[in-house]
Amino acid sequence: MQICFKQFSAATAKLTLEINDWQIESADSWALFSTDGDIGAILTPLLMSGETEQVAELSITGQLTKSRAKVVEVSLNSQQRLLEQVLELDDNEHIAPQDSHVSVFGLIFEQCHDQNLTQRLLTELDLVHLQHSYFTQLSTGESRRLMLARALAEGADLLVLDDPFAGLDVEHRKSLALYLEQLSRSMQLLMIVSREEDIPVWIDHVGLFSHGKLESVMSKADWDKHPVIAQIKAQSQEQSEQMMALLKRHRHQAKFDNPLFEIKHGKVAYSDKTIFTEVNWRIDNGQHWQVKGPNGCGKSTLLGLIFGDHPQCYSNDIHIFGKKRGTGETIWEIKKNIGMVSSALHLQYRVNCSALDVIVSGFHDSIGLYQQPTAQERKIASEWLNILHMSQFAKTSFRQLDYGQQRLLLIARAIVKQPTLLILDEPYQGLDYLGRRLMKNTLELIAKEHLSQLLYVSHYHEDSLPSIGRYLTFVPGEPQQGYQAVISYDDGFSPD
Ligand SMILES: Nc1ncnc2c1ncn2[C@@H]1O[C@H](COP(=O)(O)OP(=O)(O)OP(=O)(O)O)[C@@H](O)[C@H]1O
Repeated sequence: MQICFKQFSAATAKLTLEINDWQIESADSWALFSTDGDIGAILTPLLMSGETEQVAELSITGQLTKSRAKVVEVSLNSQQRLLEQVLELDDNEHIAPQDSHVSVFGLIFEQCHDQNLTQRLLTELDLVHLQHSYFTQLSTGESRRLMLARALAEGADLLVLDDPFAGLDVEHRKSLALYLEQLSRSMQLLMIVSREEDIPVWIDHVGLFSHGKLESVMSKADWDKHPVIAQIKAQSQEQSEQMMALLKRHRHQAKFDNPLFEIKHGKVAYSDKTIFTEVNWRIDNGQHWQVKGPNGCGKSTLLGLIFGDHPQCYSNDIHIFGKKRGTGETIWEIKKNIGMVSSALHLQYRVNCSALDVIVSGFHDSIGLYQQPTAQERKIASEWLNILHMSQFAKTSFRQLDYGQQRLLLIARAIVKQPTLLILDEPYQGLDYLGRRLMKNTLELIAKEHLSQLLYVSHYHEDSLPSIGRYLTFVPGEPQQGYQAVISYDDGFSPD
């Protein structure tokens, strides 16, 4: 697909895309790196729209010409839209969950109506073992692979991949990179990425965007020498220190005796498979942990047992904040002392409250805000918005913000009350480069100063936090036992 932008600008209430002069040749694959701002949220609908069609909610000036072609996207936004559709079907039409159209197989098949192609994509994207699972049961990495399979089943001349590696474990990232390389020989690809290492070597050109403006285009070789990364590192460090100062000004933390959490012989199994067994894990004051393992091994499930929203938390031997689970404590007593960021929570946060109220809701452990906040809570939340450079969105509805802005608010919501346990399950998903650096620096400072105990999940080595030296790693066991948990420590960390 040939695409040409001239003196072009498109704006939503939140972001402007500005491109003076950019020509994409139909044979070329591009990677777009955005230092800040979700350019995919504007660019993707523009590329997908028909020749003369205007994109709703965008005010456009300048010229965009495109040759006729089919454009298909894979993005966190499209994943969110699919989830909404699936949930709406479940809510409104009382369709039994066993109906094939919500199974992994059905969701791919409905795009192509071709059994052979569906089977091939299931194999190529390592989804065969999940073909009968329902979309809402999939782990983060599994859902990402399903979204790509659906896009490929649909067939495209140009495939727009917005953050395609987010949520994938190391092995799946490697195999996806190889897969995309092969795909790029038969299909034009445009990837929007927020991590330097996600730009594949085979990409032809890189476009660098800053604040939604195309700053420069360059070859992959020139990109590797570009100084932009060093500049951003300095900026994010400064913002993180402001956040830390804010946290220290309003310092608060509940104190509990050790252990804060303990699970003995932990097990989660469904009728058709066992996820993990024999998990023995104890978290004490002052400890920060990273939970590791491949997609689908049960990391989010285990964290869900701590947070109290997994149905099997009652069938397990769990002590949390000095009480045994199932002895009369309420879920709210537990949640009061936990801050949580995860893809599942992000998907659940489907309410229309304002950006400011999202942060305030962290004090009340609610999705949305149903209690009158105190003046102090509003003040602290405003200060957070200010540091995040989001004060102008204080009254904007959460759902009108783009995915990355929503994610920043949800991280602030988790941190704001300085919980005893801060659960960060792939917290950076959807964040741009600057947002990720900012939050990573902040989390490291929180860990270092022991404002909270961190429980952290990320598939990227570059996300490691120096203050986390304890690991629970899931490794495959016998099929009937599922994954097994191995506890380990960095050199220099004492196992207490
Ligand atoms: N109700 C259910 N029935 C059957 N399997 C389920 C159900 N709910 C979740 N699963 C499966 O449990 C496994 C563990 O999911 P979980 O989200 O904990 O994985 P994860 O380690 O966090 O993965 P990722 O790295 O992709 O985020 C997945 O294979 C998922 O498909």
